[in-house]
Amino acid sequence: MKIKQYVPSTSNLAYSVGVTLDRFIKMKQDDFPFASGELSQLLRDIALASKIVNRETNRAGLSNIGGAFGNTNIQGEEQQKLDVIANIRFTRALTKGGEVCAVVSEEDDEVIDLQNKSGKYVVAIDPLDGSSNIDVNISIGTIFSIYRRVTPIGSPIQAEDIMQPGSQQVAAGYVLYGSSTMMVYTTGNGVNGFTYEPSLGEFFLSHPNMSAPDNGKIYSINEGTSNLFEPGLNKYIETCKQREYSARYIGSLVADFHRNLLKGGIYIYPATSKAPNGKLRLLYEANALSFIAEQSGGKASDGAQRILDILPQSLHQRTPLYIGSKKMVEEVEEVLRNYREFV
Ligand SMILES: O=P(O)(O)OC[C@H]1O[C@](O)(COP(=O)(O)O)[C@@H](O)[C@@H]1O
Ligand SMILES: [Mg+2]
Ligand SMILES: [Mg+2]
Repeated sequence: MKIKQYVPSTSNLAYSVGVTLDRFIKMKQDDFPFASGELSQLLRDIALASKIVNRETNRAGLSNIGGAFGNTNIQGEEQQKLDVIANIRFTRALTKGGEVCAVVSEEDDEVIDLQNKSGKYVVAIDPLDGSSNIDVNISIGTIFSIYRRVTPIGSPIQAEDIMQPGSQQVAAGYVLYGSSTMMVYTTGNGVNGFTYEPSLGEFFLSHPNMSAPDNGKIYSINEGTSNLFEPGLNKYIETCKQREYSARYIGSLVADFHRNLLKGGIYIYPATSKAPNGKLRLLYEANALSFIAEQSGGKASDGAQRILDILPQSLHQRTPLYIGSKKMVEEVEEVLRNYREFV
């Protein structure tokens, strides 16, 4: 019997499909010989739920799951049917593996205790971000943060397990249901992006070691309420216009953030005189993206302080958000500081 050693083919008739998300997670876990594999499983659970939500999203126009659900959530916002569906899908996925003890969701008024005695992780999630864009077929997303609980495993969940500053996240990520579907995540050791291959049903590593440009020429803000902005912010926007930067605003935080992460830019959802804490939620929107921003070399601030240093006071707490390329966030912080000093 003749035996031939395997040599990987370089033929362009059959390109290698690359590294799957599952394999990548496993490779990263192997860097930590004492890792239990629970965080890896949790990330896989989230990826699986996102594939289901992706399927629902793709056929939303056909399956009568578009439009309003007929309810408002704790923030007084009208829930869309897909908000509710995505919330069920993700929460269900998080109960399955037994790694998660509690979930904070945009769509639930209270913390959900999953009754998993051995669960050591807490997840905060925006199951569907940008949901007002569903019915008009524009990119939407999912945002998640993962924390390790601080009280002993098996004991009742306490406020300190939930109200942790973003700097305590052990992992965070987002899924973008866009022209292609992507999952981007960090475990505190850089940021990697995976693109979904629908015919194979797998995410493949497509954006290894993502790095945010230090500076950029895109500013993303809903300027419709600029008469309610503080003077310093209007001054900064004026500067962007004088420099002929591009204004880009999708109205889905995940999509706006993702574009700026790749191309360089700043996303701003500011405080206004009517909404002094802005609109976006600290626990399940700002923290995850701020962790990713910092891990990719960018910056995230509420206009004066680092988002990840904010100690949450309530579950659905809002925060102003200035996030993206480091130099742009630093510049707007300085302009705001200078103007605030004179008020
Ligand atoms: O319409 P506005 O006020 O510009 O707000 C847009 C922002 O609101 C959000 O849609 C809020 O997210 P949800 O859809 O999860 O409530 C962000 O995605 C987006 O950046
Ligand atoms: Mg959102
Ligand atoms: Mg949402």
